[in-house]
Amino acid sequence: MAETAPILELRELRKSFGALKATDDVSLDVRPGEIHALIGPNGAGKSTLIHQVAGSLTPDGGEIRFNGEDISGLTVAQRVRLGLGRTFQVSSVAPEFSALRNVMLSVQSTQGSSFRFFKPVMHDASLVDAAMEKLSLVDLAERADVVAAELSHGERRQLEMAMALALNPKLLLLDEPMAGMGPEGSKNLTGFLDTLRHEVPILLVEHDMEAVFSLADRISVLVYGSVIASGSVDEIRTNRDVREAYLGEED
Ligand SMILES: Nc1ncnc2c1ncn2[C@@H]1O[C@H](COP(=O)(O)OP(=O)(O)OP(=O)(O)O)[C@@H](O)[C@H]1O
Repeated sequence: MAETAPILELRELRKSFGALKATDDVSLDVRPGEIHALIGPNGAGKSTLIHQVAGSLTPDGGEIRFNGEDISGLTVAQRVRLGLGRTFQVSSVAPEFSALRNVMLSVQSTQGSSFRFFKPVMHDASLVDAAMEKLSLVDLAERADVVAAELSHGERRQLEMAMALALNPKLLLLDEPMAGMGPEGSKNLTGFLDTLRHEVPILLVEHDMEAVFSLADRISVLVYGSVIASGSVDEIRTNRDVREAYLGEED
């Protein structure tokens, strides 16, 4: 059977900060239907890599291919329009608006027709429906009318996810989505991501190993900017280099 073409492919990506090689010849890919997790110790270069894929940081060399196209020279906005989605660590939520309105603004931004400005946003049934669908997906429909500033930390992360999904991404970059979620929130989000992968493949940076091991189809381990191992959960769990360099487990 022919291999499915990757949706995202990094080829020999490089980025240095002075003498520090934060991304050292990294090649990896994400295929349709999968969660590819990127793990590694603090300072290994995970966020630096995500920023280069998203377009907020320019690589020194190498290639970023998305859907078969080299996107290395595109801006963040151009990449978003092509379907590269992400949730931001710095929140893009407007705190004074309701959860529903925040998602509606995301939906609206995909439609790009100026005549909509003449129609009050909250009365546009198609926008409301589309936004409610995304809020339901992330299990936040019951909180639709709550002002974003009053949502809990976990709920705000769910809202950010709904806003990212409203842009109809073909791939999601998730940088530590479990951070600050608490056990219940992490469990819910894990369940959600587990089903989401079939619609949207995910490149996942996450420190929560329980979540990574239960979700990832493949894992790449980054240490000092280099991928030291890449494979299935079992392959990574039993890889001697990984255990020594990162997991620090007994035996
Ligand atoms: N703008 C920058 N200027 C200089 N050095 C930087 C910059 N951004 C990151 N670094 C350095 O690059 C290395 C990789 O950092 P990065 O934040 O990508 O690691 P990380 O794996 O995401 O870490 P963490 O798990 O703690 O979030 C670190 O040594 C960091 O100090």
